[in-house]
Amino acid sequence: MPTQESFLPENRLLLDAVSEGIYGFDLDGHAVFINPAAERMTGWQADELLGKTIHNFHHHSHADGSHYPHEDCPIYQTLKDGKAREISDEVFWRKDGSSFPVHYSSTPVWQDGKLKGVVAIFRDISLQKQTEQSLRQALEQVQALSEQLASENSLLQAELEDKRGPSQITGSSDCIQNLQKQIRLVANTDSTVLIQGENGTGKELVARELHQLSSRRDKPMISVNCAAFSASLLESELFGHEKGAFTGASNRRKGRFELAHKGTLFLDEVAELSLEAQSKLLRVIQEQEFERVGGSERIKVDIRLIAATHHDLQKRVEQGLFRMDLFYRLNVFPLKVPPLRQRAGDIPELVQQLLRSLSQKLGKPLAGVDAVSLKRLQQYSWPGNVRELQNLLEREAILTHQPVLKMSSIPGSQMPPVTGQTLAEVEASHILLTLENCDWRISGPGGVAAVLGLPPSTLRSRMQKLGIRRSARQ
Ligand SMILES: Nc1ncnc2c1ncn2[C@@H]1O[C@H](COP(=O)(O)OP(=O)(O)OP(=O)(O)O)[C@@H](O)[C@H]1O
Repeated sequence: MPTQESFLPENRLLLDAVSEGIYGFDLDGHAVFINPAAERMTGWQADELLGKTIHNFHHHSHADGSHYPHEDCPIYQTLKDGKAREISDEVFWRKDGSSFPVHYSSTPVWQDGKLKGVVAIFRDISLQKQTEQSLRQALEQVQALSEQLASENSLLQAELEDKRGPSQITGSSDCIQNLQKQIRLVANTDSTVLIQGENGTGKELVARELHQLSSRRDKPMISVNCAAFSASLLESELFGHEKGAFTGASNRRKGRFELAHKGTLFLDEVAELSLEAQSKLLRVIQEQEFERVGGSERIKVDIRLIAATHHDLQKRVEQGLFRMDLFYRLNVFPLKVPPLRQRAGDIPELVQQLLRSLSQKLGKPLAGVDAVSLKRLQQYSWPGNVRELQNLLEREAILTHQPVLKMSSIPGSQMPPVTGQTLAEVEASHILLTLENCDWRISGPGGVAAVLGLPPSTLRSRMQKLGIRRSARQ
């Protein structure tokens, strides 16, 4: 039997002092030395093991209790091929039958170019494993909580938005009344609605009204702006993703389809969907089922779909930019929101309603706009529709110190001519604009009559005929 001394480090003291367990093996796999730390860790004394195949004492079984033949043991493999190994997912067994997780290395010992044996150095990593385990558990708890919080947050926000009270669609023009009638007809069905209209006409307002009047009003309406996400992000936004589905997906996340379960899903700017996203959406609408990105579980949802766009979707179909089958799926009940220029009669009512909100928002009294401004507001073509009106009023309201706004920045003069006006209306607005520009000076050099190339008396009689009068405040 080779002795310890055959390949024992010269400094025996060192071997005894280290806290790692150390076993030496000869070429037959028999123990040739065992240090005190190894004895302490395993409970096996050196004289019980020396000269024996000690695998059968401290390494006979895997952690699950299944047999671990010594030929499979990395220490024995090092004895065969002379290659060093490092292992940290096994256990060593104590004399009392218990086991502990271990990290060990098996290092070949060479002498004069010949393999003489192997040294195995090991340490008990129970504490490290326990710490890892509790860290993993804590992390899982944090992840579950953060996922739950994210879902609840989305729901709460959606609910908060839904509590904005009764209809805010202001206007008594025929086209708005007709729109309201159609909304009431379709709201309480589960039919998909496609809302079309220019930017700022109130499409989102219509979607909210549909949801509020439906039996789903107690569930959330979840909105997605399809233009706000790249094609790949949109997919995970709509359908959610599993943990690890892509780089950065550190948690499982529910998509908007799942969040809208039992409620309404509002797809704003739907024309902006990529063709790929359109195919996926079509499949979900057909099957009412989908999978999260990176997942295989089929998720069934019950949602009412409302889509909106400022594009002519039919035209986008003809241009090959929008799938025809999806168009028909969405266009079950089409609603058209009219542009503001087609309902100038609603402007006084809208101004009052918008000023009421602004007054609250800015904390100052805002009673209305003066008559001339109102007239000019009604003559403007409003390419940005109600949103533009809202912004213009807000700007004026911030600048003013009076409760009645005298609109200084109506962009009327720079705008293209308003369509659908009579000749008399165009004439009136042109005279009015010139009067404003000339500070209502009718005659004399630089006066309105001179600018318009009319005798002052003719101008006065035109103004009378057209009902143009300077209001008391001017
Ligand atoms: N009829 C209306 N009565 C009162 N406010 C309105 C009306 N229409 C629109 N608004 C207001 O105008 C703003 C723009 O409306 P909304 O966002 O619904 O328009 P949109 O058509 O969805 O716009 P976009 O196409 O840009 O998404 C909102 O603040 C909305 O409250």
